[in-house]
Amino acid sequence: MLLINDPEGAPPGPKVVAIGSFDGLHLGHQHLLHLAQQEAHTRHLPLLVYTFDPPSKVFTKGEGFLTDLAEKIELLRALGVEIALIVPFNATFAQRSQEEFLGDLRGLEAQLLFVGEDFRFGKGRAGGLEDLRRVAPTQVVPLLELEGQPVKSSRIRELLKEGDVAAVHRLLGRPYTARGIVGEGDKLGRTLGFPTANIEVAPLKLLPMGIFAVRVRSLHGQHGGMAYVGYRPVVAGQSLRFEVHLFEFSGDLYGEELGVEFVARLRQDLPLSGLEELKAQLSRDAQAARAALERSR
Ligand SMILES: Cc1cc2nc3c(=O)[nH]c(=O)nc-3n(C[C@H](O)[C@H](O)[C@H](O)COP(=O)(O)O)c2cc1C
Ligand SMILES: Nc1ncnc2c1ncn2[C@@H]1O[C@H](COP(=O)(O)OP(=O)(O)O)[C@@H](O)[C@H]1O
Repeated sequence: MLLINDPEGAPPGPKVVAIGSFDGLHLGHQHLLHLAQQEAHTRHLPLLVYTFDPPSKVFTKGEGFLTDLAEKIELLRALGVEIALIVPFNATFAQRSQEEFLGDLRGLEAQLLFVGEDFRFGKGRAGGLEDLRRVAPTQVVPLLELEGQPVKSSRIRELLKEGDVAAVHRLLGRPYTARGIVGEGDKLGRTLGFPTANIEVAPLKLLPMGIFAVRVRSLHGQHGGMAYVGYRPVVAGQSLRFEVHLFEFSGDLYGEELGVEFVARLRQDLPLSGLEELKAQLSRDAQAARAALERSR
């Protein structure tokens, strides 16, 4: 896959172009890219995906995001996209007129465009389908439906708030993941018999709330484990924490990158009475997490 951040970097020649933020690269996005890919094959043209980082709504509305840049690149590559144009969505880009954006598409020699139903573009979201059609024939892919509802990034965001990682898995077609570097906590976990690596994710990365069975990728390999995402009411914590305890592991993880896959939700956060109760609860969580990991094999 050729990765570029400026339309000028694209190789010359006609192309099929799919446009969107594609946050999450969920089943709906995958469906759209599939259709675009089929058409590109039929026409013997390369497929270029024109997308933004961060997703436009993250920049304009301060919303959290589902997939970070590295995840998005990996997923686009796995989907077999030939050219990924990922432009930085910043104040300058947000101010660009629709004509400038249409100029990009002409420069890319787009022969056929693919967009989702609700796609808008240019300063103030002024541009719409009728404008795109001035550049090239445009296929509008209706939102894919699953379980009677459209598959949308906004629905996935809601489900994450509820910690419903099983439903999120169904909409993404894969488990939800998050990655980050291990930082220091209060050094309390080890005294309870459950050391927990505190993972620092990008500030706007969305995390599911609650307690989960997880699979973790580290420099040492793959581990089963259990994760906590919450404010730690038991110690009157102030900030959101994302912590994982790895089973069958002991060693130093500080400064390492961990990739976490959310397998199953175990329970909601509890205002436990104190550290003794927390310790007993962590033992029960470990049992439940091991059982969930076993079931999901
Ligand atoms: C599986 C798991 C479940 C947890 N459940 C709760 C909980 O219900 N309530 C809570 O306040 N903290 C909970 N925690 C967070 C602990 O309070 C935290 O791990 C402990 O304070 C140690 O923090 P440290 O890593 O800063 O040393 C949980 C942690 C894990 C790993
Ligand atoms: N099985 C394990 N799971 C998670 N972290 C572990 C494990 N064994 C050792 N560690 C180390 O212990 C640290 C967590 O211990 P903890 O007492 O909770 O300290 P902190 O409050 O700094 O997170 C991790 O960052 C990691 O370096």
